Amino acid sequence: MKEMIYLNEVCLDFGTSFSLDHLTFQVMPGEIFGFLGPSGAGKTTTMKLLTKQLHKKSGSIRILGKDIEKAERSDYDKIGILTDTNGLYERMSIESNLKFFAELKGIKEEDVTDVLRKVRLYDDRKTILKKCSKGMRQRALLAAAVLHRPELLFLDEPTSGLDPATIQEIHKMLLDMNQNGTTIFLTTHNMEEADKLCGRICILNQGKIIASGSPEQLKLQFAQDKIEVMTTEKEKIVLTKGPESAEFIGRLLSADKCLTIHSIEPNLEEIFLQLTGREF
Ligand SMILES: Nc1ncnc2c1ncn2[C@@H]1O[C@H](COP(=O)(O)OP(=O)(O)OP(=O)(O)O)[C@@H](O)[C@H]1O
Repeated sequence: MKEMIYLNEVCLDFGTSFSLDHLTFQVMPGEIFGFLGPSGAGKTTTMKLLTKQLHKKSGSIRILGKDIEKAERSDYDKIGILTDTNGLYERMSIESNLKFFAELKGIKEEDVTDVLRKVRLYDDRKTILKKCSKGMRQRALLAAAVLHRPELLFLDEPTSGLDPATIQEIHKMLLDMNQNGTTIFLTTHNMEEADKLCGRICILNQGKIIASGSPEQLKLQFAQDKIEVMTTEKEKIVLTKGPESAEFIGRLLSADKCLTIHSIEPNLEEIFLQLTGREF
């Protein structure tokens, strides 16, 4: 199976103190891949490399199985990009904006109706863009990014600054699109979002990948040596793994006084803190 995205030892610098440092990772078809990191880590820069808005200094990049240098317009027609700078026209309605895009790309009008329903903007389709709420605008941008049914979708901070209900809605849409075969490359600051959506993630810090794997793998890798026991009297007891704790739990169990036992797993934010000593 060909990789949708392949980077090997990719470097880039701007002649400043920031550089992308030997990035290596792959995204396989059907994945939702999370590219996480704090502000300034290099997430957008990497996405710009992948969408040919910037050029690498060294290393190799393949996109949809093709060397990026050889990727043509027809390859990029299979890709959708959502950034905060997508050019929609403020004075046009959501629907007119999408119809305009559709005409440019030779897409049927029915597909505009389809996508408006998919992003739940059909009833608001006549709203002028400048009158849209932030959440509506983001859904309109998402509609424009997926109108041509891309195989690979790049999302740069798709839910940044949105309210929790809209975030939930967008998450559901992304999961639906992914179930229908779209591979998603997602950059986010939001650890909870990555945990919920992504099968695999990379954590980037100062231009370097500092951890990668599935959220579950990372949580296990950074799991603490602790177990939390809740007694039938609703008392929470935190124990360190070992024979003494096993004995203690054994006694609770035989006395029928143990309600729950959980291993304490870090969340992705805590993993980042452990790795860098910095808050995300
Ligand atoms: N064209 C450029 N010229 C010089 N420096 C740049 C350029 N583009 C980005 N940078 C710098 O590269 C670093 C990484 O920026 P980038 O936008 O990729 O980070 P990010 O992880 O996407 O951050 P955020 O989450 O805030 O969007 C920053 O220090 C930024 O100032």
